[in-house]
Amino acid sequence: MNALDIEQGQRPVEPFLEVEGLTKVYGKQQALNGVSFTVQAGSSFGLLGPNGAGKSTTMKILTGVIKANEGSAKLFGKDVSKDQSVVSKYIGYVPQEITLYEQLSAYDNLYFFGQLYGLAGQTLKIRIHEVLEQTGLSDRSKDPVKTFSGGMKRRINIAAALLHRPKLLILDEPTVGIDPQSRNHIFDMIRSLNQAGTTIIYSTHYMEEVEALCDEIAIIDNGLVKAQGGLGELLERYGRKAIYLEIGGKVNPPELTQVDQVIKEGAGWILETEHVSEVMKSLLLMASQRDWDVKQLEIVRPSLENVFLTVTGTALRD
Ligand SMILES: Nc1ncnc2c1ncn2[C@@H]1O[C@H](COP(=O)(O)OP(=O)(O)OP(=O)(O)O)[C@@H](O)[C@H]1O
Repeated sequence: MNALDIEQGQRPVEPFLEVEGLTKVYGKQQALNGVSFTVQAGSSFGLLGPNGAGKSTTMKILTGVIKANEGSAKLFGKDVSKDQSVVSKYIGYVPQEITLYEQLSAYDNLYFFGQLYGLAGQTLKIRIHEVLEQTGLSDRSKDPVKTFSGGMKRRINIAAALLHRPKLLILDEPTVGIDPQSRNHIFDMIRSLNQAGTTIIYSTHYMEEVEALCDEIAIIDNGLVKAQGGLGELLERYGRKAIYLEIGGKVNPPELTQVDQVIKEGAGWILETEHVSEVMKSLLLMASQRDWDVKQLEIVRPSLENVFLTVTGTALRD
């Protein structure tokens, strides 16, 4: 707390979840190299990274499934590896692999998982009814899970993680391999849970998912968080500022001192610059003076894709 806070009687905002320097080695494989990030209460936090970046390992550590070699994860200031009750009380975890009893009905699966969370009797029955409503599967509650599509199984999986009303819901790539209808349903569910106050951590390798769902994004690669911020902040800080120019005929790319780099792309060039409007003016002038046959001249909008490229040095491909 600084002097100003004390003077004004304000309390500093404590992070809801604070992850500091997590490392994890599996045999000879270094999966995490010092993962750090913070999550504020009520946010919808996206962990974006390619396959093998360390997302699942991070989530397993947060939920106490495995232990880190070094570092800590603190929820409400309590270390999750030392206080398992914090995890079981406040966290709902939807792992990457769907874990359900195929022969049992959706209702019976939820009954089983509810008991694991310490719920029983009428309270459990009411909660099962509520989470089935939330996931849109009330009418299938008596059917065995083996008759469900992948997307429906995933929804039951999420329902199970919601039974004890967690304050933090952690979802590990929940839309991989599911149908668009279930995907939209899951998105709507996550949005309404978040609006009702549940903090979300959502891992994915799909950029459009974090763009659609998350107000805070951490980019993870090679077991390290390379950048964290809101989408606007990341675009501003790391997004490529550039102009795309395509000229008909055999013309060399224009040389302008304010252009940092010229990259061939398609039939034209990407001109990277911090001075977009000045460079645009110069290009328009050159176009008329040199009588260019301009096919395309436009500002390149910064995207999460080029943020990823700037931050990690590689493209994030599906
Ligand atoms: N049980 C394990 N034994 C050995 N290596 C593992 C194990 N689990 C993960 N790894 C390795 O650790 C690294 C990080 O894996 P992790 O599953 O955390 O990444 P991820 O970002 O979740 O990717 P994915 O989407 O493919 O699951 C990878 O190189 C992976 O092969």
